[in-house]
Order: sequence, then C-alpha cells, then structure tokens
Amino acid sequence: MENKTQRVSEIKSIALVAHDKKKEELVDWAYRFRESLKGHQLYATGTTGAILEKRIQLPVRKLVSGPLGGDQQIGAMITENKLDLLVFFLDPMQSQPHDPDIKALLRIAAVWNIPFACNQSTAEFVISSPLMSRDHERLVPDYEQYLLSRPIE
Ligand SMILES: O=C(CO)COP(=O)(O)O
Repeated sequence: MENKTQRVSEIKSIALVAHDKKKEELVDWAYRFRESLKGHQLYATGTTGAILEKRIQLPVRKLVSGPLGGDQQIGAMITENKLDLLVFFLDPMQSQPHDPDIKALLRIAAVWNIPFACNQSTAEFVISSPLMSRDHERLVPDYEQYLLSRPIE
C-alpha cells in the first residue's frame, strides 16, 4: 500500500479510554498532564469520559460506552481522519465482552498510523513529545491510489 503525508494540526484530537480497573490510572495520568491536554480536543468512551470530566475539569466529548460501541466509534473517527492520538489504558488481566471491538480499534489505529499508547509509560513518552504542541506530518495510506489499484470490472 502506498502512503502519503497528512498534516496534523497543533491542536490534536485525542481519544482517552480506560478499562474499569485502569480508570484510576488514566485519571492520575490525565491529571498529571492536564496542562498538556488543555487546548486539545478531548474525546472519550462514555464512562471514562464522565469520570475524566469530573476529575480533571476539562471538557471531554463523550462517545458511547465501550461495550456498547464506543471503541467502534473511535475506529470510525480514525478512518475519517478525525483523530490524532489514542490513549487507551487497556486491562491485560481481564477479558472484555467487546474484545473484538478492542482488537478492531487497535488494528485500525495501526492501519492509519495513529499513535496509540496502551499503557502509562508509553502515554508519558507521547504526551511529552514536542510534536504535541506543534503541527507536523504523518504518513497515512493513500486511499485514492489504493482505489486506483483495485481491479474494477
Ligand atoms: O470498555 C471500554 C473500552 O474498550 C471503555 O468504555 P467505558 O469508558 O464506557 O468504560
């Protein structure tokens, strides 16, 4: 698949997600990096978003709760080029009823070359990057070229 470059604005769209036993960890992380998150557009799955908004006092656009389709909504945002960063504190010690949705989200984030941090230390590296506060370029699949390469009878 061919790639092309895509401009990413200095104001990022960031999705924040945590499984139940990881929610406190995400709140602590978000609180610690509140100043870095401020000014970006924040999204979250339903429960995570409600907790975050209350605890870090920043506006968060809340999607549907994960088990009811929130992970898929974030995946759709990625395919529509509406997301720049995914911070997803997933729980590797508990099975989730919507495991296929989680796998699909991580796959689509990989397809579209979206930075995704699935634990606290990676999230710390990412949020500390100088790219967080300036515009930059990202390689993405060249969908137009992809379509041209498809045989159509
Ligand atoms: O399950 C989730 C992600 O897979 C998170 O959903 P909630 O934020 O609604 O708990």
